[in-house]
Amino acid sequence: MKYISTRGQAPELTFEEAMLTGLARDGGLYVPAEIPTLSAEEIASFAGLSYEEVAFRVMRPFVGDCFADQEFRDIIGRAYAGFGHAARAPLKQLEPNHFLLELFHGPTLAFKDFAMQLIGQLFEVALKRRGETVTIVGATSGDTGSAAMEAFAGLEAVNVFIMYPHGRVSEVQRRQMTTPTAANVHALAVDGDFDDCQGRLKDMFNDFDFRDEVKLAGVNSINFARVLAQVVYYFTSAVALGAPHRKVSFTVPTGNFGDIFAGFIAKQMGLPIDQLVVATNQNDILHRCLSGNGYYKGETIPSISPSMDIQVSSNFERALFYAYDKDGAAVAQLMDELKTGGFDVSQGAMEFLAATFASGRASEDETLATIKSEYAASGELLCPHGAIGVKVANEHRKTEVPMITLATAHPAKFPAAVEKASDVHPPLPSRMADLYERSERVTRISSDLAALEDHIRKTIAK
Ligand SMILES: Cc1ncc(COP(=O)(O)O)c(C=O)c1O
Ligand SMILES: N[C@@H](CCOP(=O)(O)O)C(=O)O
Repeated sequence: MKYISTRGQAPELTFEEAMLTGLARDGGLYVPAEIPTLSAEEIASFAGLSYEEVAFRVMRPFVGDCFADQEFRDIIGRAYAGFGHAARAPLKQLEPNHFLLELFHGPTLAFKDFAMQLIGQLFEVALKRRGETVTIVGATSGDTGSAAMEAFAGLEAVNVFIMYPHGRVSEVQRRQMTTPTAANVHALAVDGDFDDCQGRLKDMFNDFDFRDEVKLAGVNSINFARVLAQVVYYFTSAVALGAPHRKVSFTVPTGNFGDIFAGFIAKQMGLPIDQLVVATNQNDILHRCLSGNGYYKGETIPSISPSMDIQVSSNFERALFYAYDKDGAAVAQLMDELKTGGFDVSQGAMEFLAATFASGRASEDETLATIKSEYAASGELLCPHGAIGVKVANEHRKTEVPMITLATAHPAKFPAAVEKASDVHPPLPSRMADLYERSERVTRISSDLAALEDHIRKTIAK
């Protein structure tokens, strides 16, 4: 299995090389040269298996011979052992044919744990075997950061720096990043928004001197291994509702397009998915684009769903790669145009996107109203991101096809918004009950590339 860049100008890599490389050296994102497929019989055989076994069978073809079967099984076993639910990703019924996929039972209470716990284990094994060390730099709008810190804390071969937008994450999210005590994880509060953080991260990858000097690695969804781990729960949930004998649909609260892109991969692999619905908050560039209005950046407006406050949606580049028939030069041209504001999508590519994804948005008031109404109707306390999913899912679902809405974070990560909507204060799990008493450690820093690189260099030299 080889991995190729969406911009067509970087070397082909193995799974392990792509995982440790992060951004391709032509600025693109790695994708598998061919997406492996599973037969209906293979998918049907997942019924009744553990989450870990399905994970092994879904991901195995992507990994090639980088990890031996037993080694890979052990890695998967360690990754999910710390989850707080035996099913790992349980389904809850909200209404007839509408289900919530709870993805917040991992150690940091968001769906990011599914991939981050796995790649923490994969990095550990791969780096040990190679005798290498790396510097991981990550950009977060709130959840990737704490998941990465949790997964890599204390790992000797790795230093982790997480850039988050100062003042634009929830207090729980901030404290999850500023209170870990492991000496190898570092929180950076950047003056700017998430797009600034992600932009600087890509700038660091494109600064080859810095990249090679610090041995830069990435654990954002830039890293295909992140997306791959998220493909698994599309299979487990769909099979639980009768796939492959029956089609299912998914609605996915979307920001950086990684989670919905994992759904796209699952569909390409053979999972019978009817609709893949993109749900955005008021930062709705993806909904505007999928409605045929081009991909044009606006100002990022802070919302009660801060993890989705994103305008430059990294993985949309991967979707465009397929929409443009894997034409790397065309994708590179679009990404150039994005630097100066945006681009129109060609008619052929738009037809592909419209046939593949549906979309919708939720305003702040609609998000709050959905938290309130869903709590009254089913007793399910949604986080604002999940509420956006439920609101948009209700606009798209068909009576004859089960709809699965992804609940991407635990409501306790966003207590202010949840309490405002429902009058219920969602408590943190007992293992995190003292989060507000722990002391914080964070560096406030500008979004200037040189300042960030200088800080990272000096910290790792200590
Ligand atoms: C809670 C939550 N929901 C939804 C999203 C959007 O996911 P993605 O960026 O993969 O589209 C994020 C951030 O990634 C998130 O943290
Ligand atoms: N919402 C994310 C943004 C980063 O997304 P990623 O999937 O590329 O890591 C966050 O919580 O940080």
